[in-house]
Amino acid sequence: CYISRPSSGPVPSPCPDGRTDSAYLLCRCPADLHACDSALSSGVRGGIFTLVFARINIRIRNMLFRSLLQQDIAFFDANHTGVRERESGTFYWDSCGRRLMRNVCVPPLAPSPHPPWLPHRHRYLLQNLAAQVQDVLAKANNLAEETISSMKTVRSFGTEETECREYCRRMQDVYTLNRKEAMAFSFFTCSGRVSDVQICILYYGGFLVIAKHMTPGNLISFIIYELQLGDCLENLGTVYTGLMQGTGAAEKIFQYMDQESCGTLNEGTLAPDMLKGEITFSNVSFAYPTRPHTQVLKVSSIHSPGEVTALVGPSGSGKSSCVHLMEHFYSPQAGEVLLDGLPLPKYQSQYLHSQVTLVGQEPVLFARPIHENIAYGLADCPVDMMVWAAKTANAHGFITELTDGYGTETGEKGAQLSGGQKQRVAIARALVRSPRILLLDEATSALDAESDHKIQQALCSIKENCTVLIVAHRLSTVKNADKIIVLQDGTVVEEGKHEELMRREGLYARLVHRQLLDIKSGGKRPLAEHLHRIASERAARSSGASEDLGIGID
Ligand SMILES: Nc1ncnc2c1ncn2[C@@H]1O[C@H](COP(=O)(O)OP(=O)(O)OP(=O)(O)O)[C@@H](O)[C@H]1O
Repeated sequence: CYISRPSSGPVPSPCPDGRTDSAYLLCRCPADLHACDSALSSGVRGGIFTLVFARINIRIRNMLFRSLLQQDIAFFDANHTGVRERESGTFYWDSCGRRLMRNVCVPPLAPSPHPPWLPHRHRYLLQNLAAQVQDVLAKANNLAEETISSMKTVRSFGTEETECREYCRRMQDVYTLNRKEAMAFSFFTCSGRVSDVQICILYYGGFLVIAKHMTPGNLISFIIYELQLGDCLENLGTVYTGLMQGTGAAEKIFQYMDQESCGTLNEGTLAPDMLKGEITFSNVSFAYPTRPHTQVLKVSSIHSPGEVTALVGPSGSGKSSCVHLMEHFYSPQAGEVLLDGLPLPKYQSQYLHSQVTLVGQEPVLFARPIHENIAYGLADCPVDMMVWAAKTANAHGFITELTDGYGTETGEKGAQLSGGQKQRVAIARALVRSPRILLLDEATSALDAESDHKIQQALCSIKENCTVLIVAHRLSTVKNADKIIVLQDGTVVEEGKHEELMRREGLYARLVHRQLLDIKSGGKRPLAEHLHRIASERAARSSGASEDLGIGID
């Protein structure tokens, strides 16, 4: 517009050379036409950009979430949950993308004002800084999430202040990096300004005006044009900086999206109508991916032929690890886990998990009504089926006593239910799917003896159609199992029925005797021993001060 406008005098009318381009039209009615065009185009542009970037944003988030859900369980062992913070990298793309699109539309008339080495160095620096910020932020976020979701533990240990200090420390780390980012940003933006170019234009333009090679009007028009162009270039600099920040943040996102699962997501195709429910461990050797050098299981054969099998053993002996392998959360380094004689990876993933259902040590309920928790993941679950599952899990009674019955909200992670109630809802959730194999990993540990007994009886009634594998410490839970497998340090040391194992007087018999002894002493024996030890230590330290203070073992 400025260039095509005559340098002085009124705008000729009509257009002398018959042009009707927008530049000339703008010269004719600069105020209203320009405003009209500008408002219209920026409105359309804003609308289109909003739509385009909302779509990109949603697409990236969907892809990221999908790829996260397809990762192996080992991935979640190794990575913190600060992913959401990292995900925010998409916002950089959003805002920078808009500005980039807006500013690249100016004609590239001026040479780049940046020294050639600068963009590369900056790109590296900014990407690096942004990636560091995302990592540190993720750590801070992780701490906040962990603390808030474990508020009872934090309160009971009185560690609120410690946690706050730790969070502040992590946020301080974020701030330190932010400061570096801000300095890099300022430096880059400042170095991108075109002040040197403006001085040259003024100097050379002035020279041309004095020499009458150019009119003052033309020079001013050119300077105004150049200012506008400079603005756009400056914006491009800002966009470039933002893009580099976004690239650093997006690196993690694309890394997650590109990450292939290590094979625990089944690509098999088997989905037979009938399963016998036989699980076999054949020469399995297993270490967790996060601790590849610590062998957790070395099992030459575990055979669970159906009915009820119990896995027992001291803490850390590998019982839950067996369950994890049966659910195909992890793959063994050597050997195979077979279902009905075929390796687990040969089965279709959805099929496998609909047939093999797990109730874990600390079952997690979702912040939804009870009926949605029971029917979790089932598109169409008949009410009578849900009630049957709840009755079998001995949950129907307490659910119907709640004011809203099956519609009662359970709160975040089931916080509005007791530990035992949560476990019973979780068992109902597993039963409602009519699994062929039910894995109960300490699934009734929070229940009183009577509730546990009722569930055991109910499980006996369904064992015709379902293989049940129980991991438990409580004698009453395992004693009636058709087969008991005893693990120690990741290997099977005994196998058989309760009476058989008791006669053998091995590890199982020792565990049972110890438990019976504890029951006789009402669970007080270990506590009394512990208190006695503490009192003796104190007495030794303060040479009789405990007597003065009246501290006694009783
Ligand atoms: N996700 C994991 N990553 C690394 N090591 C693990 C993981 N889970 C368990 N382990 C280790 O594997 C070993 C066996 O653990 P596992 O949970 O199978 O024992 P367990 O017999 O079920 O114990 P408990 O009776 O206390 O539940 C332990 O030494 C434990 O530290």
